[in-house]
Amino acid sequence: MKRVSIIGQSYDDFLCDQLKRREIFAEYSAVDDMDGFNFDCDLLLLDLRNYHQIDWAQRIISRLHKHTLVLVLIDRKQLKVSSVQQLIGQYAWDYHTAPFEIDRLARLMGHALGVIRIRQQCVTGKHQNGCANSSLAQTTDPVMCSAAMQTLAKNIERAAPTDIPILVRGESGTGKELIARRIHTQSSRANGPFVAVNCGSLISGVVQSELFGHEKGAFTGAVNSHKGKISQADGGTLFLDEIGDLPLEQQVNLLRFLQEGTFDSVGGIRAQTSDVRVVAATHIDLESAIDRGEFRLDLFYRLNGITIELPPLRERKEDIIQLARYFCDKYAQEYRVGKCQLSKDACCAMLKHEWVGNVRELINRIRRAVLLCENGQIRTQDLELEEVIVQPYFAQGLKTIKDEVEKNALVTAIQKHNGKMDIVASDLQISRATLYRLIDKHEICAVE
Ligand SMILES: Nc1ncnc2c1ncn2[C@@H]1O[C@H](COP(=O)(O)OP(=O)(O)OP(=O)(O)O)[C@@H](O)[C@H]1O
Repeated sequence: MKRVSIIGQSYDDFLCDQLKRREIFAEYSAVDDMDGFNFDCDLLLLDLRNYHQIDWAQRIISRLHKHTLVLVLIDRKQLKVSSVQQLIGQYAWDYHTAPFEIDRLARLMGHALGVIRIRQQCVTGKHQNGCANSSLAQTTDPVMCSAAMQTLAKNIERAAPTDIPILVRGESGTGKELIARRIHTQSSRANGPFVAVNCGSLISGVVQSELFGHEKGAFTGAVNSHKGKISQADGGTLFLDEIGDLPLEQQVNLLRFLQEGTFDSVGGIRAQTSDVRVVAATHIDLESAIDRGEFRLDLFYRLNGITIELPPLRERKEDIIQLARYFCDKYAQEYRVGKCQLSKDACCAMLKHEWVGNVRELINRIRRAVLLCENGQIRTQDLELEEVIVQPYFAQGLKTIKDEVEKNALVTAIQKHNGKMDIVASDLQISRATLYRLIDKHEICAVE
């Protein structure tokens, strides 16, 4: 996401809103309140309309990064003013005269952003050459706040340095690939490649060639030899996602590779080897697939050195708010919309929601809400979630009701005071020792 700034007389709602609708997210600064202005922006729109003294504009431009593109927005009559002409002639990438047409301005800004993208690609292209594992550079550290995920993190820490095959299980969107990447980065193979294969999206007919490679001339269209994923992962980790979708005939070949360490490329005459650690993942019930004769039992045992079971998001409620905050900050920064906060109602609605699409669903709802919310406050409707209507507790015992109320009070107070335990304890009128005991009892993730 490119950083776009606007400097003008005072916050221009209409301009920012119209640009936002066209997916240009700009940060606005008023000329006489430049504290915190980011001089490192990619594109600066200088709104000079109605200004006669523009010395300040030159002072700002002189502090900008040398790659920042400057667009100037002016009144037509200003074009005749020599200081304005000088400013445009010396520093501006382009200018736009008012009364402005928002579509024309947005097109101009879009064009400028395109130029910036091309420039940046030229620069980063130089650095990326030779980076064997660039996909890992995008890896985020998983949020693992709940007790269940903390235990899981410990298990990963123990298993990662060994070469034992790991089977990661969990519903779709729970973060299986992220966990596989974490296993890789914590292993002794971290400097080797991490190669991910989605077995469900391999086109039938080329599965064998995709996994094991092929030789030149092996079939019509094989004009060059091709290294399969197993060879590409040599010295690193091979992540086999949706392993339950691997066709039966390829399961035999994979099993042979796992047992004997050798495989044949399509059209190859000599068995090949590759030093890989295999991490597989599935969201289906492999045991039922075995019963139906769709998955080989012997392959299941080979892949399942250790099982890591990722709980669905609805079963680790402590992670929900942490994840939501994490993605709120991430997208607010990426879209340059200023700070975004979750309202209490939104938090309650998130804690009640089922999250059938797990973290992936949460990301989608938060990303949309960050863009659509007003005044940086995300409400339940921005997340398109159901308002929580307090249900009568008819069917519950008194102990359950007490526990639930106690836990909610703790979570709310901890959130309200940003985890400052002395204030939380005093707000709830309990000692710190009692507070910590209750935090443990309810398995609340609270970082001071
Ligand atoms: N604990 C987490 N912390 C931060 N991001 C997460 C976490 N878990 C998942 N994500 C993010 O959620 C998205 C979905 O995760 P991922 O692709 O790893 O899920 P998956 O279980 O492999 O899904 P599928 O079964 O559909 O392939 C990704 O963008 C991932 O980065």
